[in-house]
Amino acid sequence: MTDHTPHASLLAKAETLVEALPYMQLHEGTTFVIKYGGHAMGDPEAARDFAEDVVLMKAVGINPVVVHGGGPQIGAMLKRLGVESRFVDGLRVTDAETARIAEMVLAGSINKEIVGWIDQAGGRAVGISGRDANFVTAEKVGRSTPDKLQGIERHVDLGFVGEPVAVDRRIIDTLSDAGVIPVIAPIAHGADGQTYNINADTMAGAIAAALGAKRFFLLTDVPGVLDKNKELVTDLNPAGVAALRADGTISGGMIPKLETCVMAVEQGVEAAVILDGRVPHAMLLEIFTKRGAGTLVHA
Ligand SMILES: Nc1ncnc2c1ncn2[C@@H]1O[C@H](COP(=O)(O)OP(=O)(O)O)[C@@H](O)[C@H]1O
Ligand SMILES: CC(=O)N[C@@H](CCC(=O)OP(=O)(O)O)C(=O)O
Repeated sequence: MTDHTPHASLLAKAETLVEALPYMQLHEGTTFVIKYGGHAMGDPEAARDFAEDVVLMKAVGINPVVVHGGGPQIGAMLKRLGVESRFVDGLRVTDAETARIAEMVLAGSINKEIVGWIDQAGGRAVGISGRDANFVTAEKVGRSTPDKLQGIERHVDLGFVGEPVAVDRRIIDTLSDAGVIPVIAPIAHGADGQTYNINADTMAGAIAAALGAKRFFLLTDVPGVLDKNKELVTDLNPAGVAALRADGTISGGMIPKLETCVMAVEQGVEAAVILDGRVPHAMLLEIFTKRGAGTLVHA
C-alpha cells in the first residue's frame, strides 16, 4: 500500500500557508508603504528577497508602494568625486553640486535598479520621483542645533534639503489600480521651482500619511530601535520616541526615521515598523506570520 502521509517539511510548508490566510484576508485591498533604505539594499540576495516580498504582497491583494533611499550610495559617489559629506541630525547638507549628484544617484541609478529587481521577480514596477507629475511639493527645511558653548540655539542652513508639504496621491492610485508597483525616489520640486533632496524616511512618511497606509515599513540595517543596553525596543508610542530623543539614545539616521514614524501614525497610519532589511523575507515574516520582529510605532 502507498503511504500518502506528506513529508514533515512539506506539512510545515502547508501549515505556514494556512497561518498566512487570516493575514491575507485582513490586509486585502490595503496600502503598505515600504521605505527601502540604502543600507538595507547592499546585498544582491537580500535585494532579490525584498523584490519577491513586494511582488507576493501585490499578488495577494495588498498595494505596496516603495520609497527608497540611497544615502551610502550618494556618499560613495561624492567621495569618488572628491566632495565631502556632512550631516546634521541625519540630514545631508546639500549644496547645488551635491543636489545634482543626489538626484542622479537616487532617481537615475538606484530607482531603476529596484524597478529591475521587482520586474525580475515577476512584478510590474514603475519608477518615479516626487518631480514626476509634480506629485510631491517640497519646501526648504532648516535645522536649529544647540550651541553648548554659548547656550543658544543656532540656525544651520542645510542648503537644498526639502521636506514634503503636499502629496497629490492621484498618480500613485492610478499606478496601483493598474496593477503596477510604484517605486519612488526622494526628490521633489518646491513651489519656488527648486529641486530638493529629501531624506527618504521623511518622503516615505509623508506618502504613507497621504495614502492612509495601513502599514509603514522602514527597512534598515539594524534589528530596530536599540536601547542604551543595545536591546531591541519592540513597542514605542510618540511619548516613548520623545524620551529616547531627549536622553540621546537615538542619533544620526534614527532621528528622521522615528520623527517620520510619529508623524505618520499621528496622521492616521495604523502602525509603522522599523525592520532589519538584511533578514531574508523580513516583510513576509512581519505580515503573514505571528513572528513579528523589529520596533512597532503606534499612536
Ligand atoms: N538607538 C538606536 N537604535 C538603532 N540604530 C540607531 C540608534 N541610534 C542611531 N542609530 C543608527 O541609525 C542607523 C539607521 O539609520 P540610517 O543610517 O539612516 O539607515 P537607512 O539608510 O536604512 O535609512 C543605524 O545603522 C544606526 O547606526
Ligand atoms: C536630505 C538627505 O539627507 N537626503 C538623503 C536622501 C537619501 C536617503 O535618505 O537615503 P537612506 O534612506 O539610505 O539614508 C541623502 O542625501 O542621503
